[in-house]
Amino acid sequence: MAQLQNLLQAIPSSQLLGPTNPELSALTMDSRQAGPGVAFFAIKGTVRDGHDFIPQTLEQGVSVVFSEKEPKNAPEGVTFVIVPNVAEAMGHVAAAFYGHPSQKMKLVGVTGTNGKTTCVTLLHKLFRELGYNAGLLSTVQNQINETVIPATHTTPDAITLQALLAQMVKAGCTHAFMEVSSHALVQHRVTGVEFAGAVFTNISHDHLDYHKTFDEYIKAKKLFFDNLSTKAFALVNSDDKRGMVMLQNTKADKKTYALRKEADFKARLLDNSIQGLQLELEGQEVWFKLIGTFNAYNLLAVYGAAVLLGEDAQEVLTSLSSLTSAAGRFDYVVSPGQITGIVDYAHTPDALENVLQTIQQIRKPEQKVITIVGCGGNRDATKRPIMADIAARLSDRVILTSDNPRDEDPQEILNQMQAGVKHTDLRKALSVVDRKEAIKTAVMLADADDIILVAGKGHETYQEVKGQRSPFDDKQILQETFALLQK
Ligand SMILES: CC(=O)N[C@H]1[C@@H](OP(=O)(O)OP(=O)(O)OC[C@H]2O[C@@H](n3ccc(=O)[nH]c3=O)[C@H](O)[C@@H]2O)O[C@H](CO)[C@@H](O)[C@@H]1O[C@H](C)C(=O)N[C@@H](C)C(=O)N[C@H](CCC(=O)O)C(=O)O
Ligand SMILES: Nc1ncnc2c1ncn2[C@@H]1O[C@H](COP(=O)(O)OP(=O)(O)OP(=O)(O)O)[C@@H](O)[C@H]1O
Ligand SMILES: N[C@H](CCC[C@H](N)C(=O)O)C(=O)O
Ligand SMILES: [Mg+2]
Repeated sequence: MAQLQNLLQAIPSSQLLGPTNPELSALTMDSRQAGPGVAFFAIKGTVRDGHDFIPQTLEQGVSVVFSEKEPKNAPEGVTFVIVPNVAEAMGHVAAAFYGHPSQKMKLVGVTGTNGKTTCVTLLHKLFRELGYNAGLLSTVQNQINETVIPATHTTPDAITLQALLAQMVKAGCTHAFMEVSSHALVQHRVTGVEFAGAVFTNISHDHLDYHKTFDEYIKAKKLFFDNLSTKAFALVNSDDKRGMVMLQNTKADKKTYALRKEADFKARLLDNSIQGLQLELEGQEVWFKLIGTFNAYNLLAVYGAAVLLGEDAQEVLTSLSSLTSAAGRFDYVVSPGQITGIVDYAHTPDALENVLQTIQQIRKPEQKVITIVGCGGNRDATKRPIMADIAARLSDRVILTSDNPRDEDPQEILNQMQAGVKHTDLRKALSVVDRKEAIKTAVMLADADDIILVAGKGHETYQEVKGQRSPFDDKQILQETFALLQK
């Protein structure tokens, strides 16, 4: 329960109509949840506008409406709070409603095109190993210590987020680690959240369907650093072209990590094989179980963040060296005939290129690489031809297939991908719309010792077609198909 006036203190400007201080028991941005004792936030979406649902909330007896427009005829007994930006106001109000949980623990946010899930998952595992109660908010799942709470978004909306953080505080968490997506930054999902630290991994082509231009996408990421407090740290990958841009206007303590450039946290790559990575870090040679150069960056980011949070460097290195990656990130299965199947969430050109480069580095010359890849529907279409080209260029065979087609025609997505395959690579490429058949085809084409990469869906356990999600698990299908080889 909270009184409206106590919640409004954090909002810079607002105009109030109706009762001045009603008692509130809940907040919502969904008209269907609105009723007595509830405040409804009318959010402008990309498809629908929450303002259109205000009449419905009034009929349901809502107590408070946050709106960007003055109502034409507001019923008596309902408070209207008029603000310039409802999403922004919702961030502040949600933080106050849940008692500012982020101020009661050390919360680190990770942003960047790739590596967010890997970094926050490693940070969470690390701090659990170090003996702390810790929370996690990630694409794969949310966690309070070892209790799993399913995730619907990479970064939840402000109300869900603050409620989860409050639950973490209640469970005694001293630390929490969360992914901060660019959508979340633009939509004010993290407004009102106080971060102890922020990490920038990298930026490359993705989500241009939403942000329209690369500049807008960079600006969205930079917002995160611009809003940090002087008490926080801002840790960026200075090998990335945009790393230093993120630090331009921040008040936080500026820190860098890098493999190539000089940096506050610097490592040298000594070995990169199917067994893992060997890095020289702090003058020591350390082995890690994660595979691929990109994971050297993730490990370095995690190491830097842990040290900046005040942990002992030696203890951090010892614990980190025993950790394994997040589900669906370079996950693998080996068939009876020694075919290696790798399941990876690479769903951007950059991630796909990284994973395939890594496979190229660690494979033996006689091993063929067969890649299965698709691109999601209702998402950035410009990445489709680029990803098909990368897959064909860096594999011996490629099977283009469906990812989550969502509302689009799967064949049309495949045609757009196919158009990116270079003339010289055409003989390597097949299109098979049905993802299960595509995986089977790859297994049929593989000889002993070959490597099959199934890219794009990683940990996902469903396939979404026209609003319907059916069970689908790349790793499980790979295992089942491998099992057929024995019969
Ligand atoms: C493109 C995008 O960001 N969409 C998000 C956006 O949806 P939208 O703008 O279309 O919202 P809408 O459905 O039109 O509704 C507008 C408002 O009306 C309300 N409404 C709607 C219907 C109704 O009957 N009553 C009602 O009150 C809705 O609750 C909402 O507040 O606002 C919604 C509420 O916050 C989000 O759930 C929705 O995420 C959709 C599901 C989504 O898929 N988002 C993805 C792209 C996303 O956010 N991804 C990032 C990670 C990306 C990455 O880095 O890989 C993430 O953080 O998860
Ligand atoms: N530091 C990195 N640089 C480039 N590629 C990476 C990096 N870390 C992971 N990847 C690749 O990107 C894929 C996605 O990694 P991860 O899930 O950690 O990223 P994410 O930023 O959380 O992605 P999403 O935006 O989908 O939540 C991995 O499967 C791997 O192929
Ligand atoms: N968080 C990303 C994940 C994409 C994963 C891919 N499998 C797809 O469905 O396009 C998104 O929603 O855009
Ligand atoms: Mg993620």
